Amino acid sequence: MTEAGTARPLDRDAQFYVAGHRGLVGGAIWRALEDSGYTSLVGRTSAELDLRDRGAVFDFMGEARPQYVVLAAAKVGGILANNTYPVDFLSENLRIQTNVMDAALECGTERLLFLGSSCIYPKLAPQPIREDSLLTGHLEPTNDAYAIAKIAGILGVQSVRRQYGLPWISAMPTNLYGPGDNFSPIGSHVLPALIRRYDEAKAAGDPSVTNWGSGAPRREFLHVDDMAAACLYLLEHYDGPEQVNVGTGRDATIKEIAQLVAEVVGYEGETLWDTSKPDGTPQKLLDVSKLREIGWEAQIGLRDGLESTVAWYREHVGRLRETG
Ligand SMILES: NC(=O)C1=CN([C@@H]2O[C@H](COP(=O)(O)OP(=O)(O)OC[C@H]3O[C@@H](n4cnc5c(N)ncnc54)[C@H](OP(=O)(O)O)[C@@H]3O)[C@@H](O)[C@H]2O)C=CC1
Ligand SMILES: C[C@H]1O[C@H](OP(=O)(O)OP(=O)(O)OC[C@H]2O[C@@H](n3cnc4c(=O)[nH]c(N)nc43)[C@H](O)[C@@H]2O)[C@@H](O)[C@@H](O)C1=O
Repeated sequence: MTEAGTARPLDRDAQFYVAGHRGLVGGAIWRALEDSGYTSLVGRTSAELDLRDRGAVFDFMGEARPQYVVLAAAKVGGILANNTYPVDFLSENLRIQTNVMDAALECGTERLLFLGSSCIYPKLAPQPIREDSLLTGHLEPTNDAYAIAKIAGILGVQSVRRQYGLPWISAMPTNLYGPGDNFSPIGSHVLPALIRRYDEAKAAGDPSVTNWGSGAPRREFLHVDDMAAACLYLLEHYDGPEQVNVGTGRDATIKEIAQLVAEVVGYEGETLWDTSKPDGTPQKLLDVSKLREIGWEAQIGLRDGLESTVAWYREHVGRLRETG
């Protein structure tokens, strides 16, 4: 692995394509770019441009010719969706990322940020998980297909750097949450699922709620506005082949997280656990010392982030984006 350097400053008026700009992460990155004065943002919904369609991607990119690309479009879901539809998670993600990267290469995109996920690391990686744990052990089976697609994406970025010398980079976020999340009861990640479950139980006066698994696994959560800020920071300051972990450096058990969500929502009933549902990997806590060395640290505490996300959920409950 060659040494990382410092990135060249970005041109705020250059064409900047955010793939997945209506998603949780892409939406937050779009807002952060606007707030930072980027003037030429380009986005397409999946209905307007299906990134699995290679010809359509090449046509679009050939016309837009973005100087910068953030690849935040992907088939995304929680533990159950990943475990139930591995073909979709592998095939769609491989196609989306390969099409976008190949087209970006052809149209001369100077900088591209690829978003992976902390599930790329081995199931039993030493905690906190360092970047160099990649490919040192077996993956967690509930999301191995998705993880392999993401690992291929990291290799895609490294290969472009090696073969063409372009300063493309990869970021590996921990579990994310925030406004614009997917609150589908089946397809979502744990935090939006818990917010919805506890809020509905409170409104209905239910005496108990049932969460998935044992509640023992440990997870780390980062607010998506922090994630967007980190992406921008990396694009503006980091130029290296190794993926960079993005997290808070703090984790908690799912039981503790559920307790916190119940408190924030104001639910006072009992919490039960359905152990027929998968736990997934026992702990996923990222080592974020590399990101700190580059100069960035998370700002939004979990309780504050949850309070604002619950407020957002309640305001948008009638018109949620739900998939899976
Ligand atoms: N959420 C999380 O906890 C984590 C997310 N990540 C990564 O961050 C990235 C973004 O995830 P997140 O924002 O949460 O996911 P979302 O599901 O919120 O958003 C995904 C976006 O991808 C777009 N998309 C999906 N399929 C296609 C397609 N075939 N053609 C065009 N666009 C498509 C969707 O577009 P549209 O809305 O128009 O349909 C959507 O905007 C992903 O790479 C994910 O792996 C990593 C770790 C954790
Ligand atoms: C971001 C990451 O997301 C996925 O991995 P995961 O970290 O296991 O994510 P999760 O948020 O779905 O679950 C976290 C924990 O929480 C428990 N849990 C309780 N109750 C609910 C619940 O109601 N829904 C969900 N989803 N989980 C629940 C659940 O049993 C598990 O122990 C990957 O597939 C992969 O795609 C990936 O990269």
